[in-house]
Amino acid sequence: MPPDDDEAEDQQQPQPKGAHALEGLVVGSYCHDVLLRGGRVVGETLGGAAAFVSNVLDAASPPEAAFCVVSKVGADFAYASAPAPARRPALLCPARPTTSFHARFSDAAASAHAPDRQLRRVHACDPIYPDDLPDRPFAYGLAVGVAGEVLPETLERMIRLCRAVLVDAQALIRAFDAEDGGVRHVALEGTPYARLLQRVAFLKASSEEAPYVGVETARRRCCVIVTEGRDGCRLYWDGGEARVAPFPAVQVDPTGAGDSYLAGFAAGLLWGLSATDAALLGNFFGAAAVSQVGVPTFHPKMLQAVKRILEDKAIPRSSPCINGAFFTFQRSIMHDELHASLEEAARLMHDQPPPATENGDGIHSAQEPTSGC
Ligand SMILES: Nc1ncnc2c1ncn2[C@@H]1O[C@H](COP(=O)(O)OP(=O)(O)OP(=O)(O)O)[C@@H](O)[C@H]1O
Ligand SMILES: O[C@H]1[C@H](O)[C@@H](O)[C@H](O)[C@@H](O)[C@H]1O
Repeated sequence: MPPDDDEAEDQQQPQPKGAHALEGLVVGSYCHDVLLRGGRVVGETLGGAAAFVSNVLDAASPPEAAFCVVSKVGADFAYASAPAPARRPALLCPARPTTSFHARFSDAAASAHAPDRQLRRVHACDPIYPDDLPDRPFAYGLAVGVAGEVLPETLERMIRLCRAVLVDAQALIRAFDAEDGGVRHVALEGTPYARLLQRVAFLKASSEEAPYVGVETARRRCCVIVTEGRDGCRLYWDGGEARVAPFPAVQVDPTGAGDSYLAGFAAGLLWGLSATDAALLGNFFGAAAVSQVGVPTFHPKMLQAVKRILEDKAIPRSSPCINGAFFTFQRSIMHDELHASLEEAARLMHDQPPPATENGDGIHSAQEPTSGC
């Protein structure tokens, strides 16, 4: 198919050079997450895919890979003075409250693919408009909205600015009940985002979202990743697919698993891994996310071990690999070895207990809202 005018323009875009040749653009708002069980509040945490994503990119990107976050919050934002990731300043919308979700957990033992929580959007901050994005080229972009804030025209602008865009399906297919904010999904094909898919590099969906994405149609336009909770994930591209094994985890809070997965995956690409190998890093950080409440804290020894593994295993990054033209999808010959080394590193996570307080509900309060609200 010949490129349309927009695509031709994209292909002529100047390549970022110098220290920030691997700079990324993360678009999606921070939010307040309230966790409920049996009608009782059992945790209040910083949320929003952008928060989980920046946490993992900070931890796992190659040293030369910087990124910036475009996020919106209201004057009530409770984590403005929290340490990373929210220290990356959000755009303040004084007239609107911070986006906020109530997540109601059921007591029933969740199967790997059953919805583990009922989500309700309680407040929505302003959308992120195309003009809110910095006007410069980026090596890659992550569209990680939670409440419909990444507008179609904003995604389109990301595609123009970034050499490769990775999208979380939750940014595209969520709809919100007008009465109670209940979150449901709509078919991607019926949304204005569908026509942009062929200019997206990777689209990630959870197994709950996958039927709304339409994997068989979408994989002809971009690589589709379906995350399967404790079973790991599968990648589908035009002409092939792969299953990628998970890492063991004791799940205390599933929130942010998909976000942490996507950032781990992007970091893997930045280190020069193939998509199927990078998915191991996605699974690794997804597993790390579910073992803590809210945005997880990683043990420094674990991170050192992960970086050593990546320095050792990843191919030299003389030219940025995160570039639509140069993705390789297949697993490499060192895939199993990489999994074994990361599994070893994951054990270091438990060298000392994470900074969380057990509250008897299987959900731990790792982060209290800080002052500054
Ligand atoms: N219980 C678990 N044990 C090990 N790994 C897990 C577990 N849950 C999630 N993961 C990892 O995290 C990835 C993403 O999880 P999942 O498929 O549940 O995403 P999600 O439903 O989008 O999460 P969320 O919406 O809560 O952010 C999985 O592919 C897997 O690698
Ligand atoms: O903080 C969480 C997280 O970002 C999840 O990925 C998203 O599904 C929820 O809506 C949000 O509250």
